[in-house]
This record gives sequence, C-alpha cells and structure tokens, in this order.
Amino acid sequence: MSAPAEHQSAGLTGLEVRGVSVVYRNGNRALDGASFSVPKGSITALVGINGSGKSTLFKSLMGFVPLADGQISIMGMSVKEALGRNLVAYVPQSEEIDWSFPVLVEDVVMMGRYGHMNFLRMTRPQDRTAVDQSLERVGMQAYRKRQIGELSGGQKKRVFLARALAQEGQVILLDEPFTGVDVTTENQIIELLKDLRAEGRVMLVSTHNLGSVPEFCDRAVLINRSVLAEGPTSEVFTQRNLQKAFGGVLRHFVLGGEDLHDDDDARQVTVLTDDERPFVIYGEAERKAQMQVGTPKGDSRK
Ligand SMILES: Nc1ncnc2c1ncn2[C@@H]1O[C@H](COP(=O)(O)OP(=O)(O)OP(=O)(O)O)[C@@H](O)[C@H]1O
Repeated sequence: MSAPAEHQSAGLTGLEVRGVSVVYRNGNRALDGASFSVPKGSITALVGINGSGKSTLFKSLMGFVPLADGQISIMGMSVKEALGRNLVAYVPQSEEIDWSFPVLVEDVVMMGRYGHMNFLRMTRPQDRTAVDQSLERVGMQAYRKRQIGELSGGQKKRVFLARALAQEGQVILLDEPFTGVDVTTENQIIELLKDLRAEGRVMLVSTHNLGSVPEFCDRAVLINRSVLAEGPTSEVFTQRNLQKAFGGVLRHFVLGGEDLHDDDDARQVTVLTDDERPFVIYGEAERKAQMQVGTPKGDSRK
C-alpha cells in the first residue's frame, strides 16, 4: 500500500490500470490484461460493444470483483485505500437500481455523505450543506422531497450525479450516463462534467453515444476484454479503431459522389453508429479531415 508521501508524488495520474484480468466464478474471463491510464483533470470515454467488459472494469475500480491478475492505482493509492478515503464515486446504470424502493431525492444524495459520517450516521450541518449544494449544482433542488421513482430518466441521473458530488469523489465513474436522457439534459450533464474536470477530478464515462465522445472527452479507451486503443480522443477515435472495437455491430454509412456533391469533390460523409448518437467523419476516404458530432436520426435513444 502506498505511503501518504507517495500520494503527493503520484503527480498527475488519476487512474492507472496495468495488466488487469478478471475471471468470474463461472470461468468467464471478462477482462484480459487490460492496461490504460487516465490523468487528473480529464474526462475519459470507455467505449466498447455489449459484453466487452466496461461494467466489469467499473466493478474492479470499485473493489466489487477481485483481480485475477494486474494492478490498479487510484490517485496513487490502492483501490482499498482510495475507497476507504471516499475518493471514488459511482453513478450506476439505471437498470441496476430498484426504482420502486421508496426513498426521497434528498435521501439519495445524503447517501453520498455516509462515508463521511460516523457509524451512527448522524447528519451534521456540513452534510446538509453538501446535499443542498449538490442538488443546486445539478438543478434538482425543487425536487428534493420527491420520491426518486417519480422522476424522469434524466432527472434520476442528475440526482445520482448529485450523490457523487455530495460524496466529494475525486474519481467519478459514470456507467452509461446518457441512456434514456434527452439532449438538453445530456448537454447539462456534459457541462457539469467539464466543470468537474476543471476542478482536477477524474471521470471515466462508459457510453454508446459515439458522437458525443469527441465533444467532451479528452481521452478515450476502446475495450474488448483487453484495451484495443487508448489515448487522446483525436488520435483514438478513428474509423479504423472504431471498426476494430465494434466489428459487425457498428452500422456504417458512407455518402459521397453524386449523392453528396454536384461536382467532383472527393470528400465523403462517413457515419458510424451502434444505435445511439452517431460519430460522423467528413473528408476523403482513408483520410480523416474533419470530425463532427452528428444528430441521431429522429434522436433514437435506447
Ligand atoms: N457476474 C458475472 N458472472 C459471470 N460472467 C459475467 C458476470 N457479469 C458479467 N459477466 C460476463 O462478463 C463479460 C463482460 O460483461 P460486462 O457487464 O462487464 O460488459 P459491458 O461492456 O459492461 O456490457 P454492456 O455494454 O452490455 O453494459 C460478458 O461476457 C458478461 O456476460
């Protein structure tokens, strides 16, 4: 385990995942020698097909599953130590939550404070202040007395983000934060994540919204059991890499020639999507000239 002095010298690395393998009890090797790093003050997209190991990676960062091999360091500490210091906050996939459980919005956010309380969980003024400020920050103050199950998909996401803020997590893991969320809420969440990045926090965001990634993620990790590519989004998010990560799952449309131009302009529009917001590339074939964020056909979200 790292000594406190080493935390200071850990410098700019937020997450360091080295050769991590996870084998489930049924023998399924969900991660196989995965390695990547995420600097502090950055937003990293975690992108891959269904079953590629994204949730398993989150579980290993949360200490929920044991590593068969490899090491993880979080802000220069072991997973256990980082969790013990409340540094890691998790915003789960909506499907993982039992929405029929009767609990008020403000109580969900207060759960983020549990790690800061003593074992009797008596709330102190600073806990209530943290809850107020977090709800304010995600624009959900007006809903604090509502049952969580009575909110829309986007509002629920914002409440869980508020819980992560109340926890004062320095590393925020977001599992599919845009699924079931309208474009306005998605933009609000992206703005909040950018503010958190400016504060030096680390965010790892799994998403199928390929088109949004270049918009707000400075880095990307493409995964399929092991890491296929990692680094700055501008270098990683290429047609070749995305096809490697998604194989036949990716829908691929190319518009060019007289479908697009009334002269002999050689540039094409390439649209890559795994059915959420598509990733659009405009330029000559095999040469990435310009990347744009596309608008989905009829905004077809899951
Ligand atoms: N508890 C478990 N026991 C055995 N195998 C599991 C378990 N959980 C997940 N797996 C398997 O491990 C692999 C990775 O699953 P994981 O949930 O990490 O994928 P994912 O990338 O998050 O997928 P999705 O995009 O669908 O959420 C899959 O083959 C899955 O079937």
